[in-house]
Amino acid sequence: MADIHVSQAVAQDDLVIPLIDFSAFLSGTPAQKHQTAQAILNGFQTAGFIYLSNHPIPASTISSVFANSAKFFDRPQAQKDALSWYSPEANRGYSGYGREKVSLPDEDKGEVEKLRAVPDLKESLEIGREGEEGMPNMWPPVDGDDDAKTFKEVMLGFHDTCKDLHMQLMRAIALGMGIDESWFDGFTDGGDNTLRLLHYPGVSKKVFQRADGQLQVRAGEHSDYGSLTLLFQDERGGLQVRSPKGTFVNATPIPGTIVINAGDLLARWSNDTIKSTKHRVVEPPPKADSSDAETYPPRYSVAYFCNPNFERVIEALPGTYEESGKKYEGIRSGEYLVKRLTATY
Ligand SMILES: O=C(O)CCC(=O)C(=O)O
Ligand SMILES: [Fe+2]
Repeated sequence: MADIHVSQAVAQDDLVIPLIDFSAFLSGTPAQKHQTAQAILNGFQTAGFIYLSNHPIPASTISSVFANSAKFFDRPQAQKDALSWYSPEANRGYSGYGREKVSLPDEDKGEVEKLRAVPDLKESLEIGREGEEGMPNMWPPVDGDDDAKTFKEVMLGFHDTCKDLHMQLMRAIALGMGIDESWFDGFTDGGDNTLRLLHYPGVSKKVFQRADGQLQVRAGEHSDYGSLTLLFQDERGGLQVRSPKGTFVNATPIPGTIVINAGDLLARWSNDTIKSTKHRVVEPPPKADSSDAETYPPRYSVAYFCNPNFERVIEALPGTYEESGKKYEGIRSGEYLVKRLTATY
């Protein structure tokens, strides 16, 4: 057997997140491609998360996205507030501190009120597919503002780049499932995806030691809604993934990798053979918090939320229901997402 490169990025409390070399899928032999596809699918079926190395997105592209994101969040608050997130249907625009509230699947509704008591310490900008009728992206005005022009160019370019990676990853999942490699192409070519820039501001360490005993977090426990999320994180740390034992395990940043997780709609689509695993962002782990400083430094991350084309109906994939039956009714992708977002904001 031709060997491929799979190691363990995280292994704790029965949570094993594989680190997978994607180059063997893109340019390996047919056997290597197949094994890589199986490793990717297996990661989503067991942990719900993978780390991807040797992916096709250049490091310089990612640096530029982070640099432009930081510049955006540096803008005066009034400028950002003028770009406010305006509807679940559009899911575009800026959310200030405390605006978005996480939403959990129906069975966990009782948890929501508890989580809402403590707002997240983050701000974000959501950027959708450009040119969607009646759903404009909320760009800082470009007239006479070169930074704003660059920002728009860089983010639109990145949107397309990530869309391509989503298509490749869904091809890997198809191949891993033993269905035609191009099976998902007609579900991923629309690019109905959302690029979310995230800024967790630097805060006093005291903020995390609440007198009322409530857990203060940077982003509350949640699962993502769509098919896959591509997560680019800086070196700060703080992302945690829930293990099968119910503990939260650090998903430590590994330079050059993308953390990819399956969302609720992909879990549903796979008749729950793929897992959408809960995760959250807390303060950086002790060793990374640079000494006895009074504050934790800011953290930046970039999440690209992928969705099946909004007009497509999502129902159990071939090979996932023949024995157990279909657990869910078909639902249109866009309808599912709007329902989830409506409960979130
Ligand atoms: O910032 C992160 O690392 C995670 C963000 C996240 O999970 C989300 O926005 O859904
Ligand atoms: Fe998330």
